Formats: sequence, structure tokens, C-alpha cells
Amino acid sequence: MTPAARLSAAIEILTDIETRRRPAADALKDWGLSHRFAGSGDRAALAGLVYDMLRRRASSRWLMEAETPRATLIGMLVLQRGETLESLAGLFNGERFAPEPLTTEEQTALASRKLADAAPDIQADVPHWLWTSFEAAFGADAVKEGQALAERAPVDLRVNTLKASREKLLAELEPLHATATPLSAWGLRVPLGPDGRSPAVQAEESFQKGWFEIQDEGSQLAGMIAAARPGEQVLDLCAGGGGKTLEFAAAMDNKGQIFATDSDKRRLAPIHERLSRAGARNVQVRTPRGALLIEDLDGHMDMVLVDAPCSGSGTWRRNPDAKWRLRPSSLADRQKDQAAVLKAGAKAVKPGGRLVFVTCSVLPEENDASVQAFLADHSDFTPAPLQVLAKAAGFSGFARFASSQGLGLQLSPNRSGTDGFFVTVLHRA
Ligand SMILES: C[S@@+](CC[C@H](N)C(=O)[O-])C[C@H]1O[C@@H](n2cnc3c(N)ncnc32)[C@H](O)[C@@H]1O
Repeated sequence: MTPAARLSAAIEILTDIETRRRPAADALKDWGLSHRFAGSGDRAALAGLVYDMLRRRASSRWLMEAETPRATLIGMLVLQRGETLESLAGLFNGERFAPEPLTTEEQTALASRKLADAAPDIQADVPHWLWTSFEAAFGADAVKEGQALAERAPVDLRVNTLKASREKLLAELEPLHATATPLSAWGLRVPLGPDGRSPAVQAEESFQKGWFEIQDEGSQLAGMIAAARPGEQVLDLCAGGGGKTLEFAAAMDNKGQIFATDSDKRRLAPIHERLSRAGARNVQVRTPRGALLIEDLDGHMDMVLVDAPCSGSGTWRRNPDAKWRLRPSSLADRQKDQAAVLKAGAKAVKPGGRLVFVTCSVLPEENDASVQAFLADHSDFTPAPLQVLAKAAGFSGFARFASSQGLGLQLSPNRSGTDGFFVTVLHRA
């Protein structure tokens, strides 16, 4: 496909996403199935275009003074990819498979409008209804934070210290230009390819051998703050596919015991294969049978991780679709889920133990507010000082990472160069 033909296809796919209200991944997959002539390079470039349009949906539309997929594409090409009126004319040339030439209105909009004149939520590409809570989270930095969440994210890896060292893995992944991440001692970062294409790290022999996992540096830091130690008894209550379980097994050097469970057994299922590839031998997976099977752990755990279900607003760089699909009702549902998992997790913590609460959200409703509600009902739990959490994560200061109410640390692309994560540690008396 020519670059111009890819633009026409990107407009078609965004139209499909919006008219049928379907997830971007489904629309991209279907387009690929019904256009077999498109090669993997075309499909990757199209995915890059569509996700970039979603990242910059509000600002692009404002710039073009139009709400259409075509306007979204033109605005994104200017705002995100640095195209100009002149360069766009070469692509929007009306030739076979290329989009129609720019109209007079489009040219006027591009020549006269400046994004700095737009409302802050538009400049930040944050849904209007969420702006109040976004501002509560980030105050004067809110626009900068939204813009950082509208960028593409690199691919972060965590070296599995049960099998390899970071130096050894860096040497192995040198052809992919891997570098050490700045904060996590276990982190490596692999840059994206042209068109935002993700490097095929899972095809590497070192991945097959279990030397690393794909895990954002912010998620690694959340695990470091939880500070699982060799010999401890640990419950990972919302283990999902096991990202943090695997991190704990390595941090504990396979010593002690981790219980990994999740209310959704389909999400938990991949953990078995991942544990065996990683050589993690101190994990008991508790697959739920209708109910979670953890009553026998009550009051026995040194540490319980509640990596809670949330809106995922901290991962908008990777999943910009979620930003526009989020609804007030689902945010309220996630808050109820958070109350339930915190309550369930608290029961398993032994006196003197700790409950670690993590979300991949930047919204105060899901972070400080959920912790506040929990503490109101659990007077035997006390939040750890932020200095202690920041030190565990290797931060030189802590004030810059304090959440809006100071009940935990708030990581974000702008603050820590990671996905957005909230982390707090609550000690049981
Ligand atoms: C953020 S994800 C976990 C990610 C995982 N810890 C990782 O690091 O890869 C949240 C998980 O919580 C699970 N969950 C939701 N409600 C739950 C509940 N009441 N009890 C246990 N798990 C629950 C979801 O199925 C989902 O897998």
C-alpha cells in the first residue's frame, strides 16, 4: 500500500470504530481479514495511525473544527507527526486510493487555529467529563500530564533475576537497542520501530528461555515498593496473568510462598505457562471455583497485594481506546470493586503485616478516595510514610510523586516516565 492509501484505510477503520462503537483492536483485525493483500508492514502502520488518532482525538478535532474521522486524521498528522499544509497536499492528492485533497475549510482551519487557544481538557486530550478529577490529580501540571499520556509508550522489560542478570540481557538485546531503564534496577527499555511498531521481543530466544517479561517500569516499581522478601508468605489477590507474581518470585529468590489467585480464571490461566518459563517455583496458583479459595490464609500473610481492577487511565499511552470508552457508570463500578478487593485482602494480612494497594489509574476517585474509604472502616491499618515508599522505588525525593491527598505515590509518564500507577502500603497493627 502507498502511504496515501494507508491514510484512506485509517479513515475507514476509525469510521468503523465510531459508527459501530467497537474496540479498535477488533476493527483493525477485521480490516486485516477483509484486505488480505495488506502485508504485516501495512497492518502495523495502520495500527500506528489509528492509535495515534485515538491518542489525539479531541485536540485533532478541535484544530480542524470538525468531528469526523478524516478531521481526526488530518489534525493528528499535524499535531503528532509534524506534517504541514504543504506535505499534506502530497498525501491528500485525490489519486487512486488516496484521500481527497484538502478542502478550503480544512486549509483555513490549519492555517488559522492554534491548539494553545483550546480549553485545557482539549489540549490535554482528556475526556471533558473527567477533567475535574484529572485536575484534582495533577493541579497546575494537568495539561502536561494529559499530553504525556497521549504520547506513545516504549516497550519495557523486566529481567528475570532467577535466570539472568540485567547486564547479560542488555548484551543479548543489543541488536534491539535495549537500554537500562532509569529507575527500576531490573528494567530494560526497547525503543519503538518506525511507525510506532513494537519490536517483536517475544520472538527472542532469551524470552523463550525465560530471561525476561514484558512489564512497564511503573508496574515494576509498584512491585519494588511492595518489597516481597525471601521467606515471606505473600498473597497476590488480583494476580491476572501474573505480572507481579513473577516479579515477587524473583525478588524472593524462590524462597517463601506466594499464593496467586484472581476472580476470573480465564485471566489467571496464562500464569501456569509463564511461571514454568520463568523457573518460578514458590507459587501456588489458586484457581477459583465459583468463589475465591483463600479463607485458610486469613490472618497469615506477611504481605497481600491488591493490584485492583480499575479504569486503566494510567495506561492510555498503550490503550488510547479506553480513554474514550470509559463511562461514569464503569468508573463507579470499579470503585465498588476496589472496596471489595481491599476488604477481602485485608482479612488475609497477619498482625504486623502489610496490605499493598495498586491501581494503574491516575484518577483520585480510584486511588486516594478508595484508600480513604477503606481506612474509615479499618482502623487497624495505617499508611506507610511516603518517604519510605519513594526510597523503595529508588526515587531521590518523594514530594513530586505524592498523590493528591498524600495517601500514596502517583506515578505518571510526566512524573516518572512510566505508565500511571498509584501505590500505597497499609500496615496492620
Ligand atoms: C490490574 S489487573 C491485575 C494485573 C496483574 N496483577 C498483573 O500484574 O499482571 C486486576 C485483576 O483483578 C481481578 N479481579 C477483579 N475483581 C476481583 C475480585 N473481587 N477478586 C479477585 N480478583 C479480582 C481481575 O480479574 C483482573 O485480572
